[in-house]
Amino acid sequence: MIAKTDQTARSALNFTKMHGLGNDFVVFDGIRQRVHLTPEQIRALADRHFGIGCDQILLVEPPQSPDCDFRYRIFNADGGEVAQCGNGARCFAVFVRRAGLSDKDVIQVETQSGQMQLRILENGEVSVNMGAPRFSPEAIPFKTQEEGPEYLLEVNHDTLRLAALSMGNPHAVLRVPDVVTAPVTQLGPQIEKHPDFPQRCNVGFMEICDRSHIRLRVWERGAGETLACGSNACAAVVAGIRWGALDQAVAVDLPGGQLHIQWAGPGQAVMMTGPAQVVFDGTWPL
Ligand SMILES: N[C@@H](CCC[C@H](N)C(=O)O)C(=O)O
Repeated sequence: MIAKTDQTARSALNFTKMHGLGNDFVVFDGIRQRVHLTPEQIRALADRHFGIGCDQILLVEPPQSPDCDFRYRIFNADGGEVAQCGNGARCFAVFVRRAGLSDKDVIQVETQSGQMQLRILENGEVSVNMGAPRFSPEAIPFKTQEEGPEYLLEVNHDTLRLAALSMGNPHAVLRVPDVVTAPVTQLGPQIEKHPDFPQRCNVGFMEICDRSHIRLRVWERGAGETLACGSNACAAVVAGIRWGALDQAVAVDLPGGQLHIQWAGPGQAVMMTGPAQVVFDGTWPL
């Protein structure tokens, strides 16, 4: 007789694979099923050869605040929980509507870094109020004596000029002459882990084409180079506006497609608009 395995005793989680401009996610409904993943399980699930493969894992949970519809949790492929993900926010809105968890066009969510509003548009795209950028070195966090629109950072005996700011998560933005040849995979990890960014950072390499159009590649904290990063697109546009090089509405071309970003200036929220796609539904055995 073949010994009975313990398959029946095992549990499994339903998920949806999604992407926002090729920045890809595994999304779990943590309302209808209990989802508790260890950092090891997250790394296994995000692995592109032995797992499902993704840049981030998104988790829908009940809100803690009565003002919100959901709690929006985000985990990088390296297993770490983080406070913000712009492309993920658009996928989150489409996920909760498709799963029948909400019938609203405007969804209020809470994250580790505050509340966000997600608006599903008639054309199926999602517009996200990403909140106001923060520039104080403590908020980013970034080690510097004085706050400024630009900083000098020593990397490998070179001095780099960059912007540092928080979009709820930490970002560095460098201006480059050509995004295609920019040293994203060489400098990205060094800036991500630079000791002046004590919580590490996401690193954007921005080519300014004209006052309303940039090209951007991003080395993401905890995920490596991705095809798009919504929060870094916001950070790049804010940095470019502060440098006097960009207007208030900017089209951002990323390797995975285009985002539209608007920012009216200090104290104002950054608005990000773009698509969100479902790829497939599946079950992950635990
Ligand atoms: N892809 C995201 C950002 C995800 C989190 C980021 N890697 C971090 O560690 O802060 C986006 O679209 O914003």
